Amino acid sequence: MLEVKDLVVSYGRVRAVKGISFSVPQGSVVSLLGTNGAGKTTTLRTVSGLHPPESGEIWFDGQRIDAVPAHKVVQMGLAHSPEGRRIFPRLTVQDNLMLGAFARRDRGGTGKDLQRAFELFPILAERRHQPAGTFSGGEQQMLAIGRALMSRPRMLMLDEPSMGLSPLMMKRIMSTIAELKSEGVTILLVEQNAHAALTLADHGYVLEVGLIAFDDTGANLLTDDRVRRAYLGED
Ligand SMILES: Nc1ncnc2c1ncn2[C@@H]1O[C@H](COP(=O)(O)OP(=O)(O)OP(=O)(O)O)[C@@H](O)[C@H]1O
Repeated sequence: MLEVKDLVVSYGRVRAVKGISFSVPQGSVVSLLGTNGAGKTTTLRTVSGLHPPESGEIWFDGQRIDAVPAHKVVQMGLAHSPEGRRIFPRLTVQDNLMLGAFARRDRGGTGKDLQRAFELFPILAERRHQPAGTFSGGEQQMLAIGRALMSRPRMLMLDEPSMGLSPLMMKRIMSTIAELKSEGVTILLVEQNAHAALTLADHGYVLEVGLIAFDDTGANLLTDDRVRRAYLGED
């Protein structure tokens, strides 16, 4: 569903992504792992159309999207729940969710999806009229994921969904990801919690300073010595 070929991304003279290739098959969960600064967020932002690539190709569902603006990418069915949540603090929870639906063509389905976001995360329903800025970090994370789902994506990219979450919240987010997968949503997951990310992933790629160092199935990476030492804190 997503195919990235020889992607190079720079910020001025700093080359953050140095020629990576990976693919995300339809209906799968693929995880990108990597230490801080490896280029994970840059990769997601570039795929979303938020940052232009220097070179390389990005294909989504058979169409080349590396020069497509971000709002069109959402319209095509590829949504992004960004790192650091980036909700609108002064707007209500419900208005934040509705903003996620801005690019939809089938406005009629919006009410149904709002209900679905409320079912996935009941706290969003309870506090729908409250300013989103009053939410805790974990609650804002749920709101960011709920908002991305409001565009009714066929593919969802999640950047560090567990950041700052309690273990319980973390479990909830991970089971939501599994639930979305079972509904047929394709998922690209960037996650520091390697254990959770690899348990869910059909396939994982390990990024090191802008390059893919190695990749394998989630199950194989969980028992890979390099991953165990560097990402799971095991000897
Ligand atoms: N706006 C920017 N301007 C300049 N350099 C940037 C910018 N954003 C990121 N970088 C640099 O690009 C590299 C990759 O950063 P990126 O945020 O993609 O990494 P990451 O793997 O997501 O890291 P983390 O896990 O810490 O979020 C880093 O060296 C970072 O300092």
